[in-house]
Amino acid sequence: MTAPGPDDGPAEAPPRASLWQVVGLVARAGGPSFYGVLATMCATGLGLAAVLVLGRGLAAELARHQGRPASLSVWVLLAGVILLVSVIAFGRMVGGGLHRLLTERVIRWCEEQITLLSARSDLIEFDSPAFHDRLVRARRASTSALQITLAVPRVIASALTVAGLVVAVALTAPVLLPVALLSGLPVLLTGRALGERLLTFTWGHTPSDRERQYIENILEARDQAAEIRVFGVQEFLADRWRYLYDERIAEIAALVRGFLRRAVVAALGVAVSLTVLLVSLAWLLARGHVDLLAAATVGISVLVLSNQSQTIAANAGALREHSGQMADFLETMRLLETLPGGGRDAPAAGPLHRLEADHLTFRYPAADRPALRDVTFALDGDEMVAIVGHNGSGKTTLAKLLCGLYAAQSGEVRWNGRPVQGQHLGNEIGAVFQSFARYWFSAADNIRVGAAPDTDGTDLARVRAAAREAEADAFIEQLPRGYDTLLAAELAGGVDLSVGQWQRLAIARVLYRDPSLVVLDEPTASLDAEAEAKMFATLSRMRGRRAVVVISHRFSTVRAADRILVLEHGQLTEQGTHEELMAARGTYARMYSQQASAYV
Ligand SMILES: Nc1ncnc2c1ncn2[C@@H]1O[C@H](COP(=O)(O)OP(=O)(O)OP(=O)(O)O)[C@@H](O)[C@H]1O
Repeated sequence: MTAPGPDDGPAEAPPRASLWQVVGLVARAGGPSFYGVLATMCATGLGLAAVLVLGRGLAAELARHQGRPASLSVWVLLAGVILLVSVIAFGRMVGGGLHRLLTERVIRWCEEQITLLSARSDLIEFDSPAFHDRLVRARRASTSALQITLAVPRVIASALTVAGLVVAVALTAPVLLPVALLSGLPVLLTGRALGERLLTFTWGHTPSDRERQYIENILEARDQAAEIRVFGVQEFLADRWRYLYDERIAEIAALVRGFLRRAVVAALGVAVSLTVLLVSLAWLLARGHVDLLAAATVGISVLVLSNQSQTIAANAGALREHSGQMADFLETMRLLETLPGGGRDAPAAGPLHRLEADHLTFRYPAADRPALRDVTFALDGDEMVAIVGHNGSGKTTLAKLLCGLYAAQSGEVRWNGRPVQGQHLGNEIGAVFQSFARYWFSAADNIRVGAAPDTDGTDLARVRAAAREAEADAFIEQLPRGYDTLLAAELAGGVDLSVGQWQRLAIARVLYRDPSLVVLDEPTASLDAEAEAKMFATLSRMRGRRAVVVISHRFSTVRAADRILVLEHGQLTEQGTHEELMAARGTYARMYSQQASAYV
């Protein structure tokens, strides 16, 4: 059985999260800056309502003192209004700065969760479309968190302003209050419905967005740039990108069009409620239930109130959409908590004495047939085993299982008698796969990466020794800054290596680590004849000191092994020394003879 992964399949519908959960998450990520933003927003929201109340008092005082010198109370009220307006302006500026800080903190926090998820997930997850969809959705969540951090304080500030205005209206003409509050309702309902539909749309569109992102990535990648140009694939890719984006926009346009009718109805609702309000106010004024000043205050308050309720409504739509994204993100975080910290919590494995593959059967999640069937063999800690077989016979898959990177559906790999997957192999294992890593680090760091460097001052000497053994020292010395040269043409001051030179560097990385199991998948594929001969000598030196598993199509490398395993369609069909397998005249002998005859 495979271990349950972060994702067992695509979720059918976007999840839901309460606003409190989302706000709690933003508060946790933003720390003090969240509360600072909140405080400035509240202060400005309340300040606006206070300005209105003071303004009304000021107008009343001025009316009372018509033609006479202003009393002290007029000056105090005037000073109060000026002070409040200045404080609001100051609060807005401080709030802007704090908001920027909050944004950075929230994005950093979200990105950290995504980085940890990619770093800690099992290798098998990278074959799951649902896992990649989740990563894309999680990356969107930082934008959503941002939108929420914009919307929540706005809603709170508007709500506080509304509260202030409600008090002002309630004190002057309470009978108008229900209609004033209801005027925002149609827009609120419409805004939320739009948010809901946009959320469902974005959710369902993730695979298509991922394809678009893939095209962007390969068009920007240096590795593929030459081939894409030789084959003239640029326009084809650009067309596909345009198609995917235009399809997205067309779908959103259809969604918005379908929405216009509701928007018209909502706007009519606002117009009707405002008309009712203003007509009622005029009636109250005509009947003498309110004076002119009170009517003016209520009129202005009602208009501002309606405007603020619409702000709340519009933001509520955005909040619905983005809180859905954040709910998904909360789920991702829960998954993250279930993942072990890169296997480091497991007990450390000791040096390898015996590696056993016991009846291994393994099928990739998307495949209909197993890549390996009932494979059994054992390897001693000082043995060198070569794996051969046609393309697609399962060699790389077997190597990954031996490294504990995949769990077999049945059978298991045992390291010194215990399941390899329950142990932290650390420096006991080193591998070079066909798609080996080319880090944007210095040459020295490319060699020492992943292993703890020596702190006794001998580290660079060890790096050089590993490079010498892998035939990499000479070309590294010739780089512009030797071992300190940055190996990335995409970065300022960086240079690139040839594929064969990169491969030698990857081998040096393994030698620096000095593991007790070395796995080499096509280690000589990109080496020239001289380097291959030297590599052959290095492999011979390695045997006896550690276990070596080498996968190769080059029989000059293979025949040096203590034992050769032949894989055919995922099954182990032959094993023995070169001489034994040649004598058996089976698949190995045929493959060897075919390659040998090619050189005659
Ligand atoms: N991620 C994957 N999902 C589904 N099938 C896969 C995946 N990776 C490999 N396979 C299939 O598993 C089988 C074994 O692949 P594997 O890479 O182990 O072969 P190999 O012997 O190393 O081939 P080569 O000599 O070309 O490197 C192949 O049929 C391949 O198509």
